[in-house]
Amino acid sequence: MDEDEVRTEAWWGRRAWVLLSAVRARAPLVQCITNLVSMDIVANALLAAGASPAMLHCLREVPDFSPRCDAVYINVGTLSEDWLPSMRAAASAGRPWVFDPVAVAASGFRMEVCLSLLALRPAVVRGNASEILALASRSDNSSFKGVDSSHDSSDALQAAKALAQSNGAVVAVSGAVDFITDGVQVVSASNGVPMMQKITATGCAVTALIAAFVGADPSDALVAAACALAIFGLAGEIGMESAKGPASLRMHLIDALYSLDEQTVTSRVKISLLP
Ligand SMILES: Nc1ncnc2c1ncn2[C@@H]1O[C@H](COP(=O)(O)OP(=O)(O)O)[C@@H](O)[C@H]1O
Ligand SMILES: Cc1ncsc1CCOP(=O)(O)O
Ligand SMILES: [Mg+2]
Repeated sequence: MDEDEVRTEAWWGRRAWVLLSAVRARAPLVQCITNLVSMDIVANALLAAGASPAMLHCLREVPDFSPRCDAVYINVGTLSEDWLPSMRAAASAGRPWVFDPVAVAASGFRMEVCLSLLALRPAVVRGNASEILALASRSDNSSFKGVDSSHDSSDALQAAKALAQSNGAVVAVSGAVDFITDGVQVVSASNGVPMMQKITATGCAVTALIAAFVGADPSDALVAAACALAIFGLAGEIGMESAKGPASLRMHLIDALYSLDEQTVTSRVKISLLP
């Protein structure tokens, strides 16, 4: 086996740095049709990482704009019937796209919408554990909460694998440990701090970062998703060194994302391929 094929933690650290550098060098254009709560942190996280965000959601603009993007990001957090045609059109524009099924179990309608978007073949689906469990089981029952998870990421690992197998997408479950799978391989990313759950839309922001990584290098969505999750978690760890609470963590996380250097990334990214 080629030395490069042995996916040690050091290999992942180098890949994470190469992909972050590709985002900085190429500034991938990411169309974000995302929820109203998340727009600010999504755009700022993408800019800090080196990508170029554009929050365009008018249906009339999709035919001109979406095909020009390096990646499309679709997030149903503040779902409205008005935006659905734009979501469907942007997802069908022929660009790699990444899906965040926020609160998929909140209603039968939201579940139906998410399943119909899933049929449009996202490259990556990223959700918290409750969202991935619900999506995989197609269940909108009331044991699921709203946008926050009531499960650990490990609870959703088998569901993530099943979803990836049935859908052909890479599926990422976030949490204390993030799991990323293509249905066969499973990778874990263990960066991050618990306080990230106390900032609204960090999940939305990391899904957008996955879209930026896929846009910069669409060749391997599993690697792109794992590296984006680890990089975002690492920015959270560094941000936490200066933060006093959620509001200052939000600021310091974005600053850390902007300032990450090679030594820090290669030595602190914690990704491994599970046996
Ligand atoms: N307990 C935790 N420890 C460390 N990082 C966490 C923890 N919970 C969530 N994260 C990180 O916070 C970000 C948002 O994940 P999560 O809270 O699961 O998504 P969502 O906001 O969609 O519910 C991810 O980068 C994830 O890795
Ligand atoms: C609070 C809220 N309500 C609708 S969307 C949203 C943001 C959800 O963000 P995240 O999924 O990253 O927690
Ligand atoms: Mg979420």
